[in-house]
Amino acid sequence: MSPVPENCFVPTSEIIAVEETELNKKQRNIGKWQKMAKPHAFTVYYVKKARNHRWRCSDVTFWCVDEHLCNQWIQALKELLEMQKSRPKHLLVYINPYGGKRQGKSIYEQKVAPLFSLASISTDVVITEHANHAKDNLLEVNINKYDGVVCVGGDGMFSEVMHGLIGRIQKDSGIDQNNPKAPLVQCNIRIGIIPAGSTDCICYSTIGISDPVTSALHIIVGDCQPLDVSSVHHNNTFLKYSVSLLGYGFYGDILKDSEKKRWMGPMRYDYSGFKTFLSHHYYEGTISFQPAKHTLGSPRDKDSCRTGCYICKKSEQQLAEQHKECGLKHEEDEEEWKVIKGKFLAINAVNMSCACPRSPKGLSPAAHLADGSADLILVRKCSRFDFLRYLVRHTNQDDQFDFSFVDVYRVKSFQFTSKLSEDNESNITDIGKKRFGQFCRDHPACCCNIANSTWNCDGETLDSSAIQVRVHCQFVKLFARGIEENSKDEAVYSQSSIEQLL
Ligand SMILES: Nc1ncnc2c1ncn2[C@@H]1O[C@H](COP(=O)(O)OP(=O)(O)OP(=O)(O)O)[C@@H](O)[C@H]1O
Repeated sequence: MSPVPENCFVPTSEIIAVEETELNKKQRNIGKWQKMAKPHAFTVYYVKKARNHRWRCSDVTFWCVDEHLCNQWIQALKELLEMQKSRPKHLLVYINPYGGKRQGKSIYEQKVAPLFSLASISTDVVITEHANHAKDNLLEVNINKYDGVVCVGGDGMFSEVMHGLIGRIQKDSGIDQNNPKAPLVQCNIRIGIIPAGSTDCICYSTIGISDPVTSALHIIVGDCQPLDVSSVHHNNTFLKYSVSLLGYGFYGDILKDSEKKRWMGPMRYDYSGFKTFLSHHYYEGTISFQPAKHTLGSPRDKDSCRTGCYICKKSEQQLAEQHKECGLKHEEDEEEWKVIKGKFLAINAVNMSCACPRSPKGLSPAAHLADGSADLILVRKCSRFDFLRYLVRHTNQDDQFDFSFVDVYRVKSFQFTSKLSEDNESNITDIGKKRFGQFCRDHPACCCNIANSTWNCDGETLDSSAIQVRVHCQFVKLFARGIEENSKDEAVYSQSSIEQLL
């Protein structure tokens, strides 16, 4: 029998599978069972919760002399599992074989596929051959036959699959994604992320750990975590959807520089980060936003979004009521817009905390996964030393928003226009200024960059600096449950309670 701690129970929702156990001669000769003439046995595979949100598949075998009783137990437990209606039976899996350390295929084959097969989940697996393979495939595949789509890769691969799914659903519903005010149709088919990339921030922020086995088990038990999605437009052209970070200035410049150094591998982010920090560029522009009045939370809250989050539930209800009252008419336009002009080192809008192993609190520790808002963080012009202090606070317990040059707002939509585009629009043709040098000619020492920065949208660059962003509450669903509070303490399962089943 597998070693399991004392006094434990397993909720049926966390049983992975039940199987009749074939006993070999050696097994029959252990312990008290050796006296049994013909023992019968079955094995229960279940989720065992370890430290730091890590899940493992554990098992316990039950022995019994009565064959009929043993079969009755197997039957009863299988019926209980059948009643778990949220569990997927058939999945579509996309594997990026080149993501991260190029381990996607072996991670799936060695760690994930055996668990899916144990849980009787059938799969159609596509190994992608080029970028956008999964996205294009999702536009034509018979999506209705699947209970979920799984991507094996990093944040880029997740983004591709999400764009494919959302795009497919809008296409089927006749919605024009280029219209920034279009009432988009929610995506109810769940997405599972098996982390195998160089950045797995979305997996980490929705499960609490980047671990392929833990993610596979969340898929098997049929977890469901809704997630807000921001749509990004330039005038009447759809650019992208974002679920984690939309960053202009510092994070945009890092991404742009690191793209040129892909040959360096994941180290390129450190190199470009250091270089961008030293260059210390400011960007001038105007940001206007609509505060998220529907949500109870604030970015300065001490509590973080956790499994079954009350604020996310309440915000969703509040938004649903507002929509019911106003019908489909877009009352948002009439709501108050706040306008801020300035010089910014970084403009970051996050739909989730953006926690990762390097910054376990993330860019906005109190951001919610599904409250229909984004946290807009404005880092204004400051000294290099102050900016370094700000960055360091992402790695320790100090409040990163407690600086005079940092403002944070919870918003439901925002727009940004750089000074350069404003000047172009108002036909200011200071050709000399544009032609000579990137930097402000009037104040060469101020590091104010006349050129635009680039938007970093979940790790990909956007072509336009002037953008309009709208948050769509609980727009996609993941096979996840958010981060569990004290997951280890809640999960001290042990053997004797399992035995109480018998
Ligand atoms: N077969 C393929 N060949 C090349 N690119 C692919 C392939 N399959 C998927 N992609 C693209 O690779 C990009 C990065 O993938 P992924 O996120 O899995 O890896 P990553 O190592 O975390 O990414 P990055 O290199 O951007 O940090 C995705 O945007 C995806 O569109």
